[in-house]
Amino acid sequence: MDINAVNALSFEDFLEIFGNVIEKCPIIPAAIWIHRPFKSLADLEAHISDFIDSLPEAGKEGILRCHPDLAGRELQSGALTRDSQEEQHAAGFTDLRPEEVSHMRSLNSEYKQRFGFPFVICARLSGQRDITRELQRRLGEGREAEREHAIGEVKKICALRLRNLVLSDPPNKL
Ligand SMILES: NC(=O)NC1=NC(=O)NC1=O
Repeated sequence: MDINAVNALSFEDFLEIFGNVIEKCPIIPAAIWIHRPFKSLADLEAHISDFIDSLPEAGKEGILRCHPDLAGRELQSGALTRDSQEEQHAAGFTDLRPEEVSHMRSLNSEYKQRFGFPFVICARLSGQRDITRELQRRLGEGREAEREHAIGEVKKICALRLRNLVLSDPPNKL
């Protein structure tokens, strides 16, 4: 699907396709739809990024809280969105040993206790070992810096989800 096809979508179809580019935050694509026609995929991405940057701290932390923990309850109970399931699988979180799951659980809750929002990272860009190390490193950051860093990771997740949606040809296209 090219950017012209994206621009031709009705609001409903746009939301149907792009509603989860930011995990469980359809308000964000819903809000930026008004800016079409988008010049390019990068332009669409920039409008999403600008909208997120315009939010107050509470809004940014709300976005972070909409993200499921890595190797968390949603993964164990099969309650992840398809996007998150694929991302967590790609990073190796779907086949951890029990002791690795409980290690991630305690790191995630330590992080959440310290910052008040969950640890978020673009899982597709690193493997599970690097991510665990990165979580431990980021535990030492300040809250402000950590919120901005986490929002940066949300934008990376969004960029990969957008590419996956826009650049992948529909399967039935020869
Ligand atoms: N807490 C998280 O970082 N969650 C996730 N990162 C991803 O890339 N996919 C997720 O579900």
